[in-house]
Formats: sequence, C-alpha cells, structure tokens
Amino acid sequence: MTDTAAIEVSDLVKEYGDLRALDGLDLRVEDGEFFGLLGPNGAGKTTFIEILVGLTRKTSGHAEVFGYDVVDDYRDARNAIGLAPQEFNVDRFFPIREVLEHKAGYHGIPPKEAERRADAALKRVGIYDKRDERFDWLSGGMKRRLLLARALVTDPDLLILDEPTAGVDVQLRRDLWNVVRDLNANGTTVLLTTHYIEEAERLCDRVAVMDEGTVLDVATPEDLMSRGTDTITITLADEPSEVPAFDLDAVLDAAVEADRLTVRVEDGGRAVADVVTALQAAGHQVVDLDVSRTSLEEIFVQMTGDDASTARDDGDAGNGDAGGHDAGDDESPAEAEVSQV
Ligand SMILES: Nc1ncnc2c1ncn2[C@@H]1O[C@H](COP(=O)(O)OP(=O)(O)OP(=O)(O)O)[C@@H](O)[C@H]1O
Repeated sequence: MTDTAAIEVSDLVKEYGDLRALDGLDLRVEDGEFFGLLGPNGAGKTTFIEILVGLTRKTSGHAEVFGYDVVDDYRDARNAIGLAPQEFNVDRFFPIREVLEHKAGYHGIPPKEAERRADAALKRVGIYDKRDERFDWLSGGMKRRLLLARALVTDPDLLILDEPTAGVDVQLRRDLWNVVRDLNANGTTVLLTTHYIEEAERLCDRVAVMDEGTVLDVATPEDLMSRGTDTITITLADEPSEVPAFDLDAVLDAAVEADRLTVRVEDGGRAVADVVTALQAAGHQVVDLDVSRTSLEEIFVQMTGDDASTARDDGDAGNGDAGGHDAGDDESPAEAEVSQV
C-alpha cells in the first residue's frame, strides 16, 4: 500500500439541471482495497463512477485516481482504470477477441501484446473458446464475463465493477468473484457497486453507504453489522405463561409465544451462555436455540430508509440477461463536452 490513494474525491458535485446527483461527495479508497459502494437506486453510484472514468463531467469538486486528476490528467487516470459497466456497451460487429484487442490498442498497448492480453483475459474469465464469436451471439452470462475481460485487458490498477452480477446466476457470480478476489489478492484495487448486500459483506474490506449523492458512512461490513442487534430464539420444553425474568444487562427485550422465546441482545455470541444459564436457573429446560445476527441489509435499510433496491444473495438470479441494453460504445463520452475517453 502506498500513501497515494487509489481514489480520492472531495466535495464532488454533479448537477443535472435542478437535480443534484452528487451533493458534495467525499471518499477515499486506499490502494489495494476491495471497496464496496452501496446505496439505493438513484444514490449517485453510477454518476460517481462515470466521473472517475471521464464519461461525465463533474460540476465542481475534486477527484483523483492514483494521484491523477480525472480532468487535468485525464489520460493517466483513465489508463489506470478497468471498468466493467452496468450496461452492455460492446461493439457488436467484431469477434470478441478483436473487441479486446481494440480496447488494448486504444490504451496504447502494441498489437502483439494486445493479442496476448486479449487471449489471457478471455481465458481468465472462461470464454476463450468463444473468442471468434460476436457479442450478440453470447449468452447473458458470457456477456457479463466479456465485460470483465475487457476491463482486465489493460491490466488496470483499479478495477471498477458497476453491478457486475445483476441478474446472473449463482454459479457465474461465484466464478466472477473468484477471478476478482484473485486479482485483488495480487494488488488490484477493486471498487464494486452491488445491490447484493451479502456480496459486499463477503467480499469487501470496507463499504461506503451512499444516499442522495453523499456518503452516509464508511465502515467495514463487520463494523456496520455490529451496530445492529442480534436475536436469540430459544425453544423451551415448557410453555411459560409469561416472559421469564432476566436479570441480565445484555438483554434488550424478550418475548414469548407458546414454547418459543425470542431475546434481543446486542451481541448474541457473548450473551447466549448467560441467557441459557438464567433460564435453567429459573427452572426452564432449553430444547433448541438459534442466534441470528442483524444483516448488513437491515443496517442498510435503517440508514437509508430504502429496501426496494436490495436483494439477498439467495439464488434470486435471473437468466443472466437482466439489466443489459446496448448503451453505445464504451469509448463514447456520455457528454459532448468531455474530451475523448
Ligand atoms: N444523464 C442524466 N441526466 C439527468 N439525470 C441523470 C442522468 N444520469 C443520472 N441522473 C440522475 O442522477 C441520480 C443518480 O443516478 P445514478 O445512476 O448515479 O444512481 P445509482 O446510485 O447508480 O442508481 P442505480 O442503483 O439505480 O444504478 C438519479 O436521480 C438519476 O435519475
């Protein structure tokens, strides 16, 4: 890790007419981190990423990638980033191997090396056997793999993944994460936006929770989760007529229904033994017990008041084609005033 941050932004503002998509965003992502960006729909995540890669021009504020200003040192900043965008924006007239070679060439990589890298990237994401096919002929899952391969072909120091697993099946999601985790273990900084909260929980060193164009908080997933309460669910041999009295500081509240007692505590792992001992001392016999932690998703909902955009990582995947449309070529700036991407 160096002193120079992978991403450093301060007071970043983006206005679309009257709408403030980014409202004074401050964020620092360290070199080598696996960093998650969480937030409800419209929080400004994609806008932030588009400013980093030069697809959108900031209204005001400051943004640097590895010390390069994203406007003044645009070319250096852009060359450091590999982006797998949310939208499928791949040139569909060329075999995918050539698409990757063009991308490498655009970033100044000589043809022979570009060929080598295109092959290596296709192998890495597992679609080398499709190298002569066109984008349109790939399945939805293969298209996602290709977006990752294209992001990797320049061997970026910062890999940005904007909802890379939206709508893909569980197996593919795991495959993609193995590739990305491996890259991160070898020093690549990863910025991930995802609506799969458990994905962030499992992968990220730290996450930023964004809402309405600002960062509400930055913390490790564990830190965020420790802010919630845990629930101990206990099945008793008897059916107490009322909640057993607990003389324990750890217990926040408790409720009983038939033979099932639910006890809310701050730290379930620590409190469980005391709770069981107290119950046994009061003459109850514990038949079964379960401790459930507050999920990151619940904390997220508490922070943003929005759960419509989040999904549990429980196999709710579609066919791999969801969420993708052609958004034109990757190298076309979204706004006319931005110089060449
Ligand atoms: N080109 C644009 N013109 C006008 N408004 C825009 C444009 N792009 C984004 N916005 C608005 O800016 C806000 C932030 O959008 P953005 O796409 O950055 O959010 P997001 O956090 O990526 O959302 P999602 O999770 O749905 O992808 C939204 O209110 C959106 O409607």
